[in-house]
Amino acid sequence: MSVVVLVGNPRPQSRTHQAAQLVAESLTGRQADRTVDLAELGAALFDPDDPRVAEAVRAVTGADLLVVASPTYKAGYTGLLKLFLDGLPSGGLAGVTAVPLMLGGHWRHSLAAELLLKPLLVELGATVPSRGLFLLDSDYTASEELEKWLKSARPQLAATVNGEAIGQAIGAVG
Ligand SMILES: Cc1cc2nc3c(=O)[nH]c(=O)nc-3n(C[C@H](O)[C@H](O)[C@H](O)COP(=O)(O)O)c2cc1C
Repeated sequence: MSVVVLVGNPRPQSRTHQAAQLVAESLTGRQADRTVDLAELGAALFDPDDPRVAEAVRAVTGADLLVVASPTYKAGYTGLLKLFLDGLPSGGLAGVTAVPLMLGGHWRHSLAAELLLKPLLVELGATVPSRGLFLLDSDYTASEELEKWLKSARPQLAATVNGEAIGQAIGAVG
C-alpha cells in the first residue's frame, strides 16, 4: 500500500512539489511514502536503462494513490512530465488511483488539470475519480479551492483507491 507523489517541474523542490505534498497529506493524514521529483533525474530521463529512472517507474506504477503534479507552462503541463510518462508501458497506471494537480500563476488556465492532465492519466490506465485540481502558486497553502476540492474528492477517492488502509484514511481525515 503506497502513497506516491510525482512532480514534473524542471525546478527541484518547487512550490508545485510542496503543493503535491500538501494534497497527499491532506487526503491521507500522513506524508507520502515516496516522492519522485523529476528535476532530480534530469538528463537520465532520456535513458530508459538508467536504474534511477527504472526505480521511479516502479514506484509510480506500483502506487495505490498517486498525486501527479505539474506547474502550468504555456497553458499545459510540462514537457518534463510528458517525457517521463511517455516512458511508461501502455496501461502502466492500471490499478493506480491518480489525482491530477496543476499549479499556475493565473486562473485563466484553471481547467488545464481537468482537460489536459486528467486524460493523459486515464490513457495510461489510471482510475481518476475526482476533478483535476488547479491551485494558484500565490495561495495554495491556504486555498479555499483546495478545501472545496478535498470535500468533493475525498469520498470519490476513498471509494476507488486500492488498499483498505489508505481508503479508510482518506475517508476518515477531514
Ligand atoms: C515557462 C513558464 C511558463 C508559464 N506559463 C504559465 C501559464 O501558461 N499559465 C499560468 O497560469 N502560469 C504559467 N506560469 C507560471 C507557473 O505555472 C507558476 O509560476 C508555477 O506554477 C510556479 O510553480 P513552481 O514554484 O512550482 O515553479 C509559467 C511559468 C513559467 C516559468
